[in-house]
Amino acid sequence: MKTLFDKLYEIGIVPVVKIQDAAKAADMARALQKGGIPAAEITFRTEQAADAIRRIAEEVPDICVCAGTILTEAQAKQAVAAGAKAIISPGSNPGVIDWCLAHAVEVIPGCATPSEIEFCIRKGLKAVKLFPAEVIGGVRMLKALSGPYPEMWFMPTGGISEENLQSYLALPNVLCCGGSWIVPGKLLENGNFMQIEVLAAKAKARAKRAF
Ligand SMILES: O=C[C@H](O)COP(=O)(O)O
Ligand SMILES: CC(=O)C(=O)O
Repeated sequence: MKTLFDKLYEIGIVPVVKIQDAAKAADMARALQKGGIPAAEITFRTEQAADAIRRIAEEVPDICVCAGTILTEAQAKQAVAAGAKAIISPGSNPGVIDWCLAHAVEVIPGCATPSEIEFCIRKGLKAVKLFPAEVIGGVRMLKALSGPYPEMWFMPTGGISEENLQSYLALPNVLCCGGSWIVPGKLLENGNFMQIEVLAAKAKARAKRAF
């Protein structure tokens, strides 16, 4: 059976979503799926995040629905109860990581430095998020990090777009890329799912691994 990481690797892109109205979550997920990206990171930056995750998990179960911007154990618990398949954070928060490990929940913490990566390696984690990727060195940083940490998978997020996506996916240590450009807030607010599908399909067409 495929693991979550196998699926994320195959999909290549995880749209980062800030959702104000959970009633739009399932249609958004269907649009992403139709566009070829059956994944989403629903960020806990709005009150509606847990409800949105629950609706996606129930109505579009084939989607890899993850929770993002998880800053506390309580949020992690709420996200998992709603159906999140992984917990993603902007930083390496020991409380959140330990809660996930204790409950056998996949966790992808954010790292911006070698010390944070080593902290996550010590915790036994196989994948971390490189955040904010473009600001801290992007592709050049990932190449540099592959020397000391050849086993670590990275999920670069922050500043990724249709233009630079391929340069990230060409790196052998990139699990998948995260980014908000596929689900812009305005399109989601307006219920423009067709355009979200178009953006997903355009991104998917560029998500070629080139080793
Ligand atoms: O906070 C940023 C999001 O996690 C993703 O970054 P982005 O908007 O540059 O794609
Ligand atoms: C930075 C990010 O994607 C998160 O808030 O989890």
